[in-house]
Amino acid sequence: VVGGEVANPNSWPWQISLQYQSGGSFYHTCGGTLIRRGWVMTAAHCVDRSMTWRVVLGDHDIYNNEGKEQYLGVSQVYIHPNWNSNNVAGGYDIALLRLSTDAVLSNSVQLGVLPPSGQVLAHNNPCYITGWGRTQTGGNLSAQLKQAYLPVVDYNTCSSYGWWGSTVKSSMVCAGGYSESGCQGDSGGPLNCSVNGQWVVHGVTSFVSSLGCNTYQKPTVFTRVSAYISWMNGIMG
Ligand SMILES: CC(C)C[C@H](NC(=O)C(F)(F)F)C(=O)N[N@@+](C)(CC(=O)Nc1ccc(C(C)C)cc1)Cc1ccccc1
Repeated sequence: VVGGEVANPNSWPWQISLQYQSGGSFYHTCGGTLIRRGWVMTAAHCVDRSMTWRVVLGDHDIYNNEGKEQYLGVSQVYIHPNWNSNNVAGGYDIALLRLSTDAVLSNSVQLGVLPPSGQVLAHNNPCYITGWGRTQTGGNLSAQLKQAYLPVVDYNTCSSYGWWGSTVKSSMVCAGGYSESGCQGDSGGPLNCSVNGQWVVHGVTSFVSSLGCNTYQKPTVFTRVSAYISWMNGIMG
């Protein structure tokens, strides 16, 4: 996350850290959202190579154990069947992870609320991106979870000339595009939007401009969760 601030610990209790094993250690690579006690939603581009994954719940500082973390294995990865890693612009950048054991819910570990199928938010709807991704283009990951205010940019604006043009599809949500943005390592994490006074996870962080994470008029682009509700229900039952 470029800009914004460090979040209050566990104030986004559905945010998870997706980590891969290398040698004897695990490393943060993406964010995700706990959507059922046994299920995590993330980006397809995070899991389209097979690794040994683990999900960390209740985390704040990814480099220190502060006592509220739960470390769970991943028993199955379900990538959207239409995802094409050679065509990120095509959309479908969404995947579900079946956890090896169910999460234990607490003040620090809660389920994210998903939108109703088809819901599209208006321009400037208030949202926050959260994640441990790079804090500057080419910079380092953040040790502590960060948040940044990223208001919705409607499809009409986001797909116009000078913005993302036809790269952005209506199955995506744009947000930000000024000084704050997502960056590498935020992929797969939630776009948390305030709808009728409740936080709703409306986006899965998908891509930013290759020219730089916080590039003017290239808002962070998210998979629009409300376009995939029926697919997810079909998988999770
Ligand atoms: C793996 C790609 C497909 C998605 C990856 N996503 C992220 O980093 C995210 F924003 F989600 F946290 C990304 O943007 N990766 N970049 C490598 C940029 C990138 O690949 N962006 C991109 C943009 C558009 C498209 C398609 C839609 C034309 C593909 C990739 C990050 C970056 C940004 C600035 C400087 C250096 C690196």
